[in-house]
Amino acid sequence: MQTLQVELGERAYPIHIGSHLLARADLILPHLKRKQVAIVTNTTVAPLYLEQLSQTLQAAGVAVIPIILPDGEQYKNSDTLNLIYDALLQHRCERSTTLIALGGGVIGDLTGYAAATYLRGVPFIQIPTTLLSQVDSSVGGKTGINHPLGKNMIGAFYQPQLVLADIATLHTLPARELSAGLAEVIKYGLIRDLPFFEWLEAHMAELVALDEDALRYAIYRSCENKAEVVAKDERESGERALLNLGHTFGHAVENAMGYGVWLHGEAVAAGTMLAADLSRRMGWLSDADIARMRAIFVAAGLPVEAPALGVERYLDLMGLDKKVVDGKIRFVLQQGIGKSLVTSDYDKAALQATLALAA
Ligand SMILES: NC(=O)c1ccc[n+]([C@@H]2O[C@H](COP(=O)([O-])OP(=O)(O)OC[C@H]3O[C@@H](n4cnc5c(N)ncnc54)[C@H](O)[C@@H]3O)[C@@H](O)[C@H]2O)c1
Ligand SMILES: O=C(O)C(=O)C[C@@H](O)[C@H](O)[C@H](O)COP(=O)(O)O
Ligand SMILES: [Zn+2]
Repeated sequence: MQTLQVELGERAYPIHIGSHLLARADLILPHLKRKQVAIVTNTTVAPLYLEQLSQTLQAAGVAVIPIILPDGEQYKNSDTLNLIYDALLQHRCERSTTLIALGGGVIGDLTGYAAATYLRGVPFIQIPTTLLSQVDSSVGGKTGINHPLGKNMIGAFYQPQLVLADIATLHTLPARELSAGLAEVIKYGLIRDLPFFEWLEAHMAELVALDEDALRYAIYRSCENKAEVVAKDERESGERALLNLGHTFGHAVENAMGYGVWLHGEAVAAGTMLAADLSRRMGWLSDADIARMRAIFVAAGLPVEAPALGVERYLDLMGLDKKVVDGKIRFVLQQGIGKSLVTSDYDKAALQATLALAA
C-alpha cells in the first residue's frame, strides 16, 4: 500500500492506494468519531462490494446503515440527494455519523454534498471504485449535483477525512468506464507533467489490460498531481482551474447529449481535443503535439471527435461554465504538452473556427 497526504492544514487527509483495502478496518477506524457509518452506494456496486465492506466494519464493532441509490449520471440530482437525507433522518443519524461513499464519481459527488449539508456538515470518507474516481473525483473536495441547465451547478467544497482507493475493485469495471478514467489520467500529463505523459504513451496498453503495477503507478502519480494542485489552491481561485482542461467543452457535451449518454471522461477527451485545436490556432500547440494527443486518447479507447451540437449551442452551454468571468468564457489551453494556462485572451474567430469542427 502507498500513502499520500493532501496537505490542507486542519483539513489534511491521507489517500491510501493498494489492493484489497476493503478488508482493512484498521485504516478506517481512526477516522470515525463514533462506531456508526452510513455507506452510500448504488445498485451496481452494492452487489459487488457492499457486503465485503460492511463485514469488515461490523467485525470491528461498527454499525452500518446501507443506502443504495439508482445508478447513473442522470441520477446525480436533487431527487437522489433527498433519498440520502431521507435515509439519514429515518435512522436518526447524528453529527458523529460518518458517511462513506462506495462507488464512482457520481456516488462520491452526491455523498460528499450530502455530508457537507446534512446537519450542516458531517464527516465523510471516499472509497472510490472506478479509475476515474480513484485518480480524480475522490480527491480535492469538489462535491455536488447536476442541474438540468448545467453540470455540477450546485455544490460545495468539502473535504473527506480519508480516501481509500482499492485497485482490486477495478477488475469488475467495464472497459468503457476504464477508458473514461484514463481521460483524467492523461489530463495530468497534459496540464503539468510531461514525463508522466511520456510514461503514459509507453504504458497505455498495460493500463488498458489492467496491469496491476501500471495501474498502481498511474493512480499514485495522478493523485500526487491532484493533491499538489489542491493544496495550493483548494477553492479554485487560480491554478486549480487547470484541472478543468477539456471540461468547458466537455460539460456542454454531457448536458446537450443528456446526462449519461456521453460518459464524463469521454466528453473530457473530445473536449480536450477541441481545446487543443484552439491552442493550435493561437499558435501555442504544434500539429505534432496534436497528433500525439490524438494517438494517446485513441490508444486509451476514447473519442477524439466531439458531437455536432452547432456553434451557437456550444457557446450557449459554455456560457454557464463556472470559470466564466464578466460574461466571458475562460478556457484551459495548452502551451505545449505538460504546460497549460487559463485564459480569456483567445481570438473569437479562432474559437468559432474550432467550434465549427463540431458543427
Ligand atoms: N468531484 C470531482 O472533483 C470530480 C472529478 C471528476 C469527475 N467528477 C464526476 O464524477 C462522475 C463520473 O464518475 P465515474 O466515471 O466514476 O462514473 P460513475 O460514478 O457513474 O461510475 C461509472 C459506472 O461504473 C459503475 N461502477 C463503479 N465501480 C464499479 C466497479 N468497481 N465495478 C463495476 N462497476 C462499477 C457505476 O455503478 C457506474 O455504472 C461525473 O459526475 C463527474 O462530473 C467529479
Ligand atoms: O477537481 C477539480 O478542480 C476538477 O476540475 C476536476 C474535474 O475533473 C472534475 O470533473 C470537476 O468536477 C469539474 O469541476 P467543475 O467545477 O467544472 O464542475
Ligand atoms: Zn473531470
